[in-house]
Amino acid sequence: MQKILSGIQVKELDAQHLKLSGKSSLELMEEASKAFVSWFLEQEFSIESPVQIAVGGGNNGGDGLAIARLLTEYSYSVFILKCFDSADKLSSDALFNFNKLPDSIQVLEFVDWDLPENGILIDAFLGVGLKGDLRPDAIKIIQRLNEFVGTVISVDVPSGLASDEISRGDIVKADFTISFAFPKLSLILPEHAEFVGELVVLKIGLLGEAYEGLHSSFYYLENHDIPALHKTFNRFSYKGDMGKILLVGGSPGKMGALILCAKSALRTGSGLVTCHMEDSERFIVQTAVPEAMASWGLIPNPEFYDSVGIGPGWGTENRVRLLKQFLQDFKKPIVIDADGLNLLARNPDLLPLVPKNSVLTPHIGEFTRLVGKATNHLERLELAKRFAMDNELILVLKGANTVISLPDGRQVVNSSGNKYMATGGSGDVLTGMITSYLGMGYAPENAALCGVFHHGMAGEIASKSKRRSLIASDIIASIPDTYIQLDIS
Ligand SMILES: NC(=O)C1=CN([C@@H]2O[C@H](COP(=O)(O)OP(=O)(O)OC[C@H]3O[C@@H](n4cnc5c(N)ncnc54)[C@H](O)[C@@H]3O)[C@@H](O)[C@H]2O)[C@H](O)CC1
Ligand SMILES: [K+]
Repeated sequence: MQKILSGIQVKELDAQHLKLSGKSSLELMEEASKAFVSWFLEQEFSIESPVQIAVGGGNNGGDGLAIARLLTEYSYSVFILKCFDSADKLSSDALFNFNKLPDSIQVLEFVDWDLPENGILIDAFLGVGLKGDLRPDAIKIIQRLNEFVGTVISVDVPSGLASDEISRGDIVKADFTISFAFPKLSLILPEHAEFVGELVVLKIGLLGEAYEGLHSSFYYLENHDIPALHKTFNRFSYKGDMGKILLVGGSPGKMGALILCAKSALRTGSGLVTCHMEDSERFIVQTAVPEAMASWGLIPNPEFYDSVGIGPGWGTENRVRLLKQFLQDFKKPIVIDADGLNLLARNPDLLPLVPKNSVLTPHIGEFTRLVGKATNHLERLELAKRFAMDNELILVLKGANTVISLPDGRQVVNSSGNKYMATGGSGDVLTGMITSYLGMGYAPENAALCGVFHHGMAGEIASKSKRRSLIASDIIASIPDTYIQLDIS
């Protein structure tokens, strides 16, 4: 998996890459700019819309100048907003691209820019080279850029955003942020969502070896990482091989959570799914999910099952004894979600009973109750890391970029998913998927990574035809497509 480095490490990374590849930093800038332009062309922005590029004095500006040249080759009408004092103040790579600008491109002093009503603004003013607080002239430029009402696309990071910490000052509000190689940590923090807009991370041909020796405990989970995480099954596999799983949840009026969980586990590939619920509700489950079995009354001997998922829609009324009994009887890793997490939060003495490497899947509210308050998401991620390491558990902190904290201290940022998935039942679907992979014999870490990635990818696929109409059942219906698209048997 791709390491997520800090902005400061980018310079070392480039230097290592250049040494290993013999390439020049200019070539790297050209590759970054070409990657940006091919993304830009895929968006099919109208040729009629004027493209203005705010260009700063560093290599972020250099990217902008190279992008300007490349876009004119695709007959876009481009002009430069000069956000630097004079050409002799440009970084050497930026100066090179400044001199290479075709004459057809007009360079406008920023002060002479009369804000057009529409079109596209490419923000190549400041990148990861931002140091300290913004200078006053830069604040004015950013404030002016934020008056623009057309489409704003930031190169690498929205100008004014620090690459690895919470920023409060003036920051460009982008519709898209096109970042290179990996998402700088500040791009995945909810506090910055209004500035980052839709995050796109582009590969720019940086050699993997260039990352050697550059420490980070953050990793980025992308589609090319997934096939290697999956188990393969041969033609002699029978339904038992695909795991016998038990899902404990549901309560009068909240049976949907258990049903979504069961359907999701079946679609993920489980062979034998048993739902455990109050006997009064068993008809609902048996009707809704004929492929699943139902059990009620005493919890069946958990040792009979390969994995257990507990909590969706369970409620918390007189469940503590049941949960405690359960944690004492079942020694294999389990998945605990929703009310299972709320019960743990209220009864911390149960936490040590949770089998090692179990997977907990809180959203931020459940996390706060279980682990504690944080003043911001960076702090929350630190708490999550400590919690996972101290309790030897896998903590899936759900959000726009779900982060999986592992017992060894690594934290994995998921790249799949989108805003449409924030809908009731989406979490129940994830619980079913992770429990299913655990039941198939996946290592708990791989069960969590595959569950989170496929869940997000299924949501993306379903969103193409649903957008804000997306409901949790659509995510389940798209699970098969994730296997096809990733070519997982
Ligand atoms: N490996 C990669 O990811 C590549 C990234 N590229 C691009 O390079 C920039 C980083 O370029 P750098 O020259 O280091 O700095 P910036 O252009 O981001 O900023 C320097 C620029 O900003 C001014 N500045 C700095 N601090 C402040 C401040 N507090 N207030 C006002 N102005 C400030 C400074 O004066 C300079 O003018 C990265 O983001 C990518 O876009 C490479 O092109 C390819 C490889
Ligand atoms: K920028």
